[in-house]
Amino acid sequence: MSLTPRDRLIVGLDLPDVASAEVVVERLGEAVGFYKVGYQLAYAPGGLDFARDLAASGRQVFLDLKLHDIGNTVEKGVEAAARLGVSMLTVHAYPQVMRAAVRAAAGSGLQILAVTVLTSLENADLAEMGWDGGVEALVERRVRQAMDAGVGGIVASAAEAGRVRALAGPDAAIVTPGIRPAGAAAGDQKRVVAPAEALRNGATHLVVARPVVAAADPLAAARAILAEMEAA
Ligand SMILES: O=c1ccn([C@@H]2O[C@H](COP(=O)(O)O)[C@@H](O)[C@H]2O)c(=O)[nH]1
Repeated sequence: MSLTPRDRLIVGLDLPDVASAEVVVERLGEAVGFYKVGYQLAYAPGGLDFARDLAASGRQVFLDLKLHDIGNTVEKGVEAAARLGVSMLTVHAYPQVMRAAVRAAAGSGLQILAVTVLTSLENADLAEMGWDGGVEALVERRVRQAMDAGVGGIVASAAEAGRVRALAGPDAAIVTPGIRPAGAAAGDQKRVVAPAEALRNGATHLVVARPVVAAADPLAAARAILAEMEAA
């Protein structure tokens, strides 16, 4: 089944509280059907209840908690997340973590995504962390390990999407944050790609938070991104 731009655009609800998130979801209406809930909203009072209710309302929800812990804790966390009815959950792309998450999600319908190299990092940041091989090599290594672990999708910059597809095979979701329409501020993102180029590179889903939720008119901002995706 081919996905429409609406299916592929994931708006990140990086907002301080549930009331603000409800306003944005209301304003975006039918234009957007897929939302990401990350640290800021998930850890706000009622944040996970909001994620569960959003999923129950028929929207798709990507819970971006980037789990990284001992296997038992990851398994229990994934089982609890699956009970919220969300569609996607992130873990860091460490083999033991990914295997535990995949085990726990089996049969639940929850798709586990492996975060390879954060889009806020570039080669110099990785060197500071002790990895001198550069972003591309680390993304490739982690994609291979992610596929061995059996995850359903990969999180990477759309700049690497072509290489990710070649390594991950035809079925993996390639979920790409760091999306910036022309003229939008990069902020702390370092590996940014425009919406149309991200799709051309092979991304299956585009994650966009600040360019939509911090816009004066979030609906107009989302529509402009969807139009660019349509034209890709
Ligand atoms: O590598 C990653 C993984 C996750 N993110 C998350 O995506 C959004 C992007 O927000 P913008 O405002 O569009 O920059 C944010 O919630 C991150 O936690 C990422 O950026 N990079």
